Amino acid sequence: MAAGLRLHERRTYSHLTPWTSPNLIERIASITDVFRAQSTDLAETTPLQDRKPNQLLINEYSAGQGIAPHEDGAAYHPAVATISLGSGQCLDLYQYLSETDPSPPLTHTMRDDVNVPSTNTEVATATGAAGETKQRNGKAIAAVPLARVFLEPRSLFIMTGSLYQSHLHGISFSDSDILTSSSAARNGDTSTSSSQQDGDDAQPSPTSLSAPAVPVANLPLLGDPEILKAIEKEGSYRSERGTRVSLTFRKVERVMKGGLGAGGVKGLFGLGKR
Ligand SMILES: O=C(O)CCC(=O)C(=O)O
Ligand SMILES: [Fe+2]
Repeated sequence: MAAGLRLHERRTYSHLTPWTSPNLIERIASITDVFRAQSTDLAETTPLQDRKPNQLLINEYSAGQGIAPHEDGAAYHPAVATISLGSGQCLDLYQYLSETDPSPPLTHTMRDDVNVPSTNTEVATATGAAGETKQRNGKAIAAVPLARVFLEPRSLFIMTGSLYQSHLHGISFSDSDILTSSSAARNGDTSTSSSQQDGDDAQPSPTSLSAPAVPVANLPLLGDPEILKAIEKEGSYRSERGTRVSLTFRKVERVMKGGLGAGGVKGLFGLGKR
């Protein structure tokens, strides 16, 4: 487990059915199914039963805490459903910069006008301007997120397709998130986040304070009219962070039975890369 994960509370539960509403799991499985049915890059027809989540990961973030860019890994079915509670947080989506093994372009965006660079060269240029890149598994990660999604309290977010399989996601280590629309970002708002924390434990996201603003891709889906009003009027909205709890439902595809838990307890263990 990477050091950064010590920053917030993480708990993983398996064998969900005894205590989680089966109805909730059915609903998440069927929403994921609808999403996947529209996806061209995940056309396989797996029976709904086989797509049901069997693991729940609970993360608790205090204000200022985040999670470094990462992939959830091949051990899971490539669809993940996240319910957000408490405070909102922006999830940043990153692309690899490798010439030989680039991230394929996203096949779907939440809005037609979201600023998704169409080639790695464009991302590389933006990266040069921001002045830093990070590496993962020997592959450089774009310093500027490809897109960002505001995870509003009480929202459900589903990530699948190439976004799951070949991109990274992370949450910046900030006290607040600046939300902008794509038009406001084009008009030169240059802040993406505020008060990045650089303490011993901090794993700052690869964005720097001088990075170009990344518009929020899911603005039309947000339920809080104040946010949209503020962005329309001021060009941006600062969402202060408090404690956020995320419930991440996943399906572990590869399981190891027994042996790893305390006292050799039998169970499911995620093998996701960190
Ligand atoms: O808290 C979230 O929304 C994301 C968490 C995450 O990406 C993870 O735990 O792998
Ligand atoms: Fe993740």
